[in-house]
Amino acid sequence: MAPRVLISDALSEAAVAIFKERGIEVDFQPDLGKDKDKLAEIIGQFDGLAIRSATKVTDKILEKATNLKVVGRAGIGVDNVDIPAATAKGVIVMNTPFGNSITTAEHAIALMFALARQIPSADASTQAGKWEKNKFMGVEITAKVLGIIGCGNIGSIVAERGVGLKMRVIAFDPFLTPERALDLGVEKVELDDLLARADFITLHTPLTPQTKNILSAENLAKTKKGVRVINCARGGLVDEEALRKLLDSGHVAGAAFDVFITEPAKENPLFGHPNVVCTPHLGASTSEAQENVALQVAEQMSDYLTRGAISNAVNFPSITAEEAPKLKPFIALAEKLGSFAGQVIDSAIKKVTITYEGEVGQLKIKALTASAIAGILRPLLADVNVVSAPAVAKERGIVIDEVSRAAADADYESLITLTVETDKSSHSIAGTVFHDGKPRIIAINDIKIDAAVAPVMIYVSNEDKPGFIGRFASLLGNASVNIATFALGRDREGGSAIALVEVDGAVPESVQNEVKALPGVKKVKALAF
Ligand SMILES: NC(=O)c1ccc[n+]([C@@H]2O[C@H](COP(=O)([O-])OP(=O)(O)OC[C@H]3O[C@@H](n4cnc5c(N)ncnc54)[C@H](O)[C@@H]3O)[C@@H](O)[C@H]2O)c1
Ligand SMILES: O=C(O)CC[C@@H](O)C(=O)O
Repeated sequence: MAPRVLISDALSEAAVAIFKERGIEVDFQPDLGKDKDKLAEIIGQFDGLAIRSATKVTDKILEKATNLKVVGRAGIGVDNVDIPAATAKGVIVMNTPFGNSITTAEHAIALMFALARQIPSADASTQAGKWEKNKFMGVEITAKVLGIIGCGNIGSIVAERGVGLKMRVIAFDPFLTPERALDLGVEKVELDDLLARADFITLHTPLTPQTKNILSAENLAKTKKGVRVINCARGGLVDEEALRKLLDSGHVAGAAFDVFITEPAKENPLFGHPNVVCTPHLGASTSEAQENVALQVAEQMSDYLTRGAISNAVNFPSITAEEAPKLKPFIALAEKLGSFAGQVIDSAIKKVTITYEGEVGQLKIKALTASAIAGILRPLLADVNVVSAPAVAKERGIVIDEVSRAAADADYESLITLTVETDKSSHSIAGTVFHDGKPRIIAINDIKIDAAVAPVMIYVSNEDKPGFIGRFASLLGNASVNIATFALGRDREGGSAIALVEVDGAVPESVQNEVKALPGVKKVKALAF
């Protein structure tokens, strides 16, 4: 029987043609994504689901998706798909990482001009017959400072356009290497510097726990008077209530938003302010971008459904059916080691060395390396996948070194060690897979430890001094954070120590700060796997 694909959002017709050409039955219902009950009712009939942003692929939808093998997102952000739930069900989730980048960057630039010259209000006034020539005094953008938060695919294109418009472009992005910044003609700065200097601030990061509310009330208060803010990335990056207050007080001169905390945005704190320009998540809406992403997603989904080939999957590496069972536990290990490193580093990565010792070195280590790199980059980049991770790393000037050698430690049949060098420091983490098939962390920065990887953990490095463990455990206990497992290690008595603790719930930031303030503590990181 031919595979069946449901298109539940407004994709270009080009996708329908590709699916049909490839022998796939297509049901194209462009408005279905807005009706979650109807979607839940029929999803069980389909092998593939092609979407944009209106369809929310929740765990409830996935529960009903008894035949679903692949979700294809015609676009970049997959935040409308419950990836862990899809992965748990073995559903591949693919995106099209570059197809709408130029279009979205152009929308940000369009919004910047709309703000600088108040074009929407001037248009409405003129068409109402008011001819209010003195009301709409604009600002030039030439020689103004454009502050870019997140200088990845889209941010870089905005940067190039900004430079072309004779603006002074500064960027805050912990992942931007000085070399890449130089290439783009951008000054790499810290966030506070950007806030203090920018005349226009434009956001181009994914929405992650680190970027959520990056323009909080506190950070917005650090901006220059007269700043204009543009958000074409994701709702939730900016505190909308706080921004409204600063617009009302006149501190912020304008805001242009394409994305909102709640979408569809039927009401919003920003609405109704004369210096606010809004569009309904139109960043990717050009015929060129929509054609690109629709063609690409249909090709990728067809390849998977008809030939089993996987590309641009955000939750699975490209491997064949024979290799899969042997590789799977080591893929999980490599990804977890990478994720640990990605969560603890806080400056630009220069080099990653992955050493495979023992039996694991005989496997297809490219897939393992890709998983490790994806794990490192995922806390920082929008939906990087195992296929694109090595290329993304290379494009960012990160050197990847793979070493494969015989087992050096007789205790382990297989050992993977990941060493990440940043422009400020070097971190290493080693792990293995035990007979239960589960990943174990066995060393951090050459200090031996033995810890299973759990969904929520807290990592502490400290001086090995009496009293620390008691104080640390009490702080967690007093905050009602239950400790599930507690692993400790040290290099020598009185030297450097580490703790890797599995906890039963999120560790509030206030508690992390209290731990940081304990005597002898060097680093504290809440980790999510
Ligand atoms: N409005 C739209 O229709 C539309 C269209 C396309 C993409 N988007 C959104 O735009 C965003 C960016 O897309 P992209 O393709 O450029 O992604 P990308 O992964 O190429 O770039 C994201 C950049 O953000 C940086 N970053 C991550 N965490 C950061 C932090 N804490 N502080 C500063 N920088 C940080 C990363 O280092 C990276 O360079 C995504 O959220 C995407 O979904 C919106
Ligand atoms: O599909 C759209 O219109 C929006 C896409 C955009 O948010 C993305 O992340 O690619």
